[in-house]
Amino acid sequence: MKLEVKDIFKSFGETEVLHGISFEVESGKALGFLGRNGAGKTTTIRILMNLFKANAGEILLDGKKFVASEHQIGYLPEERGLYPKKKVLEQVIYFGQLRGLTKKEAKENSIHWLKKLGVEKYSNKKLETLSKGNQQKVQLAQTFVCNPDIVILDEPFSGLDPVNSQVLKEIIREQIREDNIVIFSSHQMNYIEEFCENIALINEGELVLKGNLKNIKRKYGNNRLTISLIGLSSLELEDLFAHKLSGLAKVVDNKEKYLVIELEKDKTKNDLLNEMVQLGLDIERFSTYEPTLEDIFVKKVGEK
Ligand SMILES: Nc1ncnc2c1ncn2[C@@H]1O[C@H](COP(=O)(O)OP(=O)(O)OP(=O)(O)O)[C@@H](O)[C@H]1O
Repeated sequence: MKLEVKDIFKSFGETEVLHGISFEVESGKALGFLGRNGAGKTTTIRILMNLFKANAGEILLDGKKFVASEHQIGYLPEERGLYPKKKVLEQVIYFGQLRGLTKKEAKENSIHWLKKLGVEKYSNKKLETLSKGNQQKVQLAQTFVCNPDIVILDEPFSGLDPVNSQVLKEIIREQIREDNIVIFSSHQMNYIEEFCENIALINEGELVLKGNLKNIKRKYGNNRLTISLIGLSSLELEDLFAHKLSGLAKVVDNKEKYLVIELEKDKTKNDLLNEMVQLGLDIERFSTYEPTLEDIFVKKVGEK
């Protein structure tokens, strides 16, 4: 399956908040949907879920108009929507039935997911009596109870301790392996790096970067190296690049333990290495630079 979000515009009153957002998600390849606070992620997801109407643009599934109500979508919203006073099992069953399951199916699935998430012992407790992390797990059970083929997760790890995070990681991997469409929105870049083959980054309602994460990293790492020397601090090394090595490369980041440098246009790694050897420098580290997603995020949308 391939879900295509095409040229979506959305205004609230006079204010346009989405100015033509486009991206694609293929089943089995999770999409990391990123952006700063207020960028427009939730609004886009709500349009996808048909909770908001777009002013223009379309959403297609395998080339045909996507109708949210015709699909089982597992949505974990940013603002959690459970009933504090209702019993845990009761409400997961209720959500299953809302998604079109029979009472029997809803009950079976609810028990299955509550067990899988390790909260079945709270089945007959009121939700409000559970800890924050356990409430989050009940919300996750509600997300998966309908056996979704489209899964949209907004900050799914929020409130989970490291052990529970592992449980959820395995569930997300399973969803991807089962060839579901998975959209994953988070400000925690390490999770995006772990699960998502592709990313879409939006800023102030516009798409600023999309594509295969590995390719994007390669492109951003192009012509960049990480370097450190034995017996020289990173500041002293910076000084070296400002003077003796200035025609070969420039410093783009000082990470304290090492520098990230960018080769000048007509220079190669070997040119720089030769020169450093000629200068008798004691090289500790000299390797190609792979930026983190966080580096790329900050570079693209950090300062405007
Ligand atoms: N119902 C609404 N009425 C008016 N403006 C809205 C409404 N919902 C969202 N907005 C505005 O649309 C813009 C995008 O908000 P949105 O919630 O989509 O951002 P986001 O990327 O999900 O942010 P965050 O990471 O903080 O959750 C913001 O300027 C927000 O104030």
